[in-house]
Amino acid sequence: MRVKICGITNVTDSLDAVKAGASALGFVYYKPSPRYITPENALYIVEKLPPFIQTVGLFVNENVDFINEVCEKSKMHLAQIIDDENILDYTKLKVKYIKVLRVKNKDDLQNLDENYYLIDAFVDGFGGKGKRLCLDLFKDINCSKFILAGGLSSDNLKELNGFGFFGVDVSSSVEKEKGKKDIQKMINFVKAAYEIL
Ligand SMILES: O=C(O)c1ccccc1N[C@@H]1O[C@H](COP(=O)(O)O)[C@@H](O)[C@H]1O
Repeated sequence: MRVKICGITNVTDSLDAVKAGASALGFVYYKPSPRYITPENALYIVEKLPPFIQTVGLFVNENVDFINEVCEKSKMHLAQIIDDENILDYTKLKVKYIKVLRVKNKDDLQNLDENYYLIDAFVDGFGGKGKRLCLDLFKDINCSKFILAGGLSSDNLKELNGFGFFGVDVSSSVEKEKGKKDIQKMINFVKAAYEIL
């Protein structure tokens, strides 16, 4: 099980997330978000991280040049891309990426290609709002290339037993306030994630 903690805005939270056992840290490059970070501030954090931690830049309906520039400037390993209109020319991206599927119903999970996907609940105004997907949607579906997000917390992760998700992604339930993480909540979350069967 891989665990990404999203919405990192400061060095303390980044190092606490690593101590808690997160394998990836998310940086939100979406200005309306309370977790928005500039590429300069993200780079300041990234340069203080230990090895073997993946950095993920989250982009919402941005263009290729912007994504390439920000990822290069802030040393992101991966771009997490919300591209609602499906208009991005992915061949021009210079960074590895994962597409976000904002799921409304089971049809959205059908006929996907062989790539990994980050699966989030569809919410107005985008993510990080703690909205959950009904797990019934995933019955009889191969989830081994899905990273699940949306309203996950240490209290509900055991409900993922048996689905075989590749990883989980969390933001709001491990915060003490919007944009600030809580170390104990992160520890509880990662521990519960590693106990998923
Ligand atoms: O975190 C944000 O502010 C955000 C803004 C815009 C798009 C996505 C955002 N976060 C992502 O939302 C999901 C679910 O988060 P939560 O655990 O339900 O709060 C997660 O992938 C975040 O990366």
